[in-house]
Amino acid sequence: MSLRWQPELLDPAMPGGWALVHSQQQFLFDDNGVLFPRDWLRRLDLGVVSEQGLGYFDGEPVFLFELAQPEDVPGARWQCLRQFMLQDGDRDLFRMLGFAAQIGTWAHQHRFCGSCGSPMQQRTGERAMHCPACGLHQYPRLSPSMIVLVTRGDELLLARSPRFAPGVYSTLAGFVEPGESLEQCVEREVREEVGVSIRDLRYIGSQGWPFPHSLMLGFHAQYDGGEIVPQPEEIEDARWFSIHALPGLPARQSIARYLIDLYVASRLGLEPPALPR
Ligand SMILES: NC(=O)C1=CN([C@@H]2O[C@H](COP(=O)(O)OP(=O)(O)OC[C@H]3O[C@@H](n4cnc5c(N)ncnc54)[C@H](O)[C@@H]3O)[C@@H](O)[C@H]2O)C=CC1
Ligand SMILES: [Mg+2]
Ligand SMILES: [Zn+2]
Repeated sequence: MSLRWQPELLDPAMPGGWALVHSQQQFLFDDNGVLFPRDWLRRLDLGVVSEQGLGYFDGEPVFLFELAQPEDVPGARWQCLRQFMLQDGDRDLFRMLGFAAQIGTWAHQHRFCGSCGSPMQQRTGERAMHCPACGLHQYPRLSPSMIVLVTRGDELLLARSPRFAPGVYSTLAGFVEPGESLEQCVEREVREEVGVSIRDLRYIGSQGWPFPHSLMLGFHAQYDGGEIVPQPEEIEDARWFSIHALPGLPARQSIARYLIDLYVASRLGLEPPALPR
């Protein structure tokens, strides 16, 4: 793995450094990019709800200014995290922004104790919020989610959600529920979303996914039985596609795409793709 981006718990009391400005899954940027001199940003008097020390980019300390809402800054604009991902450029930059978005959103949403309502404080020495009144600790939130490619020989079961870009089909995904194993989650989600049963579930790999705080656990599975019945509202359409006639597919940086490309490569005897990180 590359070393350009290294997350680390930095003390915001440390002087200088660079800062990202984040609000509602968007980052401020200008012609020089997303990193601004932190002391310069301080003088703008933005509505900062949390400041976090994030880590090192190219060896330079990086902090985060989390704003209550996107504000106008002369000479700068706001862009969605998803747009930065789709630009297909710098993976390390996207990993840093994905991390920053998750930490910023979490800090913003845990300013008050969910148990007693008192203002929370940032802990020193670990990335956590702490309630001085009742002692509650809150750590950054992660939601395990499974993602699975269901196959039948040279055919892939792909589906589209009404949220997808026109013509794009993808693998099935869903959040793990309390008390369930990953295997049970995969079987349940496949049954709920397309109504078929699966067998020979095989774990392939994982990917942190900052939309909004998922840890994707990726599988391949073989079709076992049943007719496709798309889940109303969630699944607009689902069908079998031949590996020789695939529809529009998800972004290259997604594990969804990797699960598809990996299977197609194995059927065609091609070099396997690399898992996006
Ligand atoms: N990296 C990748 O290749 C892909 C990642 N994903 C991610 O997988 C995750 C799950 O996929 P979906 O099909 O949307 O899930 P899903 O099939 O479980 O349905 C989403 C719905 O589940 C409910 N839900 C249950 N638990 C939730 C939780 N912990 N957080 C938020 N909503 C929860 C909400 O009502 C939400 O609208 C999402 O975060 C999505 O961004 C999905 C597809 C591809
Ligand atoms: Mg789903
Ligand atoms: Zn409390």
